[in-house]
Amino acid sequence: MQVKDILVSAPGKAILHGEHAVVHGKVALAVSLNLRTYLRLKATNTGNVRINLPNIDTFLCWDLSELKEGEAAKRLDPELVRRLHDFVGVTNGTLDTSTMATLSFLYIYLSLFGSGELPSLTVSVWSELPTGAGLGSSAAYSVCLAAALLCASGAIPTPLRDWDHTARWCQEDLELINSWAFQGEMIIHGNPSGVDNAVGTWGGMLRFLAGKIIPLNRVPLLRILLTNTKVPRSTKVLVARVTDRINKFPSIMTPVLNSVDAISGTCEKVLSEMTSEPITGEHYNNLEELIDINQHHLNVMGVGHPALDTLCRVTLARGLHSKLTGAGGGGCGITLLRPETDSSVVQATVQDLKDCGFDCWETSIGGPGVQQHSPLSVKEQAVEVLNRY
Ligand SMILES: Nc1ncnc2c1ncn2[C@@H]1O[C@H](COP(=O)(O)OP(=O)(O)OP(=O)(O)O)[C@@H](O)[C@H]1O
Ligand SMILES: C[C@@](O)(CCO)CC(=O)[O-]
Ligand SMILES: [Mg+2]
Repeated sequence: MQVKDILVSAPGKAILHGEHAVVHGKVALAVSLNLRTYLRLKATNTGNVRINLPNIDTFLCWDLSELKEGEAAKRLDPELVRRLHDFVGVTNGTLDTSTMATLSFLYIYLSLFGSGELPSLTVSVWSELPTGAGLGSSAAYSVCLAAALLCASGAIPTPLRDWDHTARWCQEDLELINSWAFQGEMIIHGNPSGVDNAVGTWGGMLRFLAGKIIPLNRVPLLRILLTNTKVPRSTKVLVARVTDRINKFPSIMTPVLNSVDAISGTCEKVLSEMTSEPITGEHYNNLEELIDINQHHLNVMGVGHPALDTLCRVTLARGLHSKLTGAGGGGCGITLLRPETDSSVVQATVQDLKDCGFDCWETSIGGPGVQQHSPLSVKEQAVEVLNRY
């Protein structure tokens, strides 16, 4: 079976409020970043399937005859997951970076093509996002896999016309991409809420509650500083840790989750006010207070880290407020910059954070969701890396 070549990308995300609580049915507010993951799928006639994942130093190839056929299942198929665990040699159930990425690729590939002839192809992925640092790298990866493999299987069309540089899919196709990306996330995260793959699919800012996605179109432009503490962590482990704590102390943790829910609601209200009335210092004071309160709650949930405490302390010394974003336990934090925050203050803060050994950069938010690209519309660095394979 011959498939069409395709180049796609999907954005990472920052969660403003609601990480972890969203796994337990509370609201999360999340926004896409202008940092993306790029995937190129190339048809081959070598009779094998190859994946090149340079960010995680994973380069694998299987002969088509080695791959057992799976069935296109609507829900995560535990039998296929179990067979894939055996196939890639998972023994004690713990998955390393490379195994998780491999399993989610094989799962989607075999589910989509398993009922027919398996196509010979090479998939190469490169990302601007730090891997496993809270910026939704797993979701951007899963969304790219889902979009490219769904196109290759013919389940959705390739939207790019000859004259386009980039193109997106219709709502129905995006929903299909999102649902397959969610299955990829289930392999990587264990018990994802689906907020990360929703942002990777639709982009922009959205409110997420129990699988329901509401795009927030009226939001002010926010300036955000992203800091990567570079402390490695696994979302799967952290999500399980919070769940254990909730099960152990339900009467203590339930009010915390309810409070986070109220923080998301209050933040949404402040953001909406900021688009309908003149923005005042009071709006920013409120946003900052919400950030501080939520960071305390996240510590109570058990997903803080001394490096994140350092981030909050160092930025507060410059009058700026920070919280972890994503699963925590290390990884990344966000710092809100006020419109009047002078660039000299931002520069001094960035330097302070770099002196702590962190990576730090001011980023814009609200990048588009998953899209198909012509090769000309992709950043030079991405083309350069993907062309190596
Ligand atoms: N560029 C990539 N290439 C291959 N695999 C990737 C890539 N980016 C992420 N992954 C997969 O996703 C895993 C990281 O997922 P994890 O959910 O722990 O972190 P995250 O998505 O960056 O953070 P968060 O879920 O808190 O936003 C990696 O171990 C790897 O399996
Ligand atoms: C920690 C978490 O809430 C966000 C990870 O970005 C997990 C999830 O929602 O799947
Ligand atoms: Mg993730």
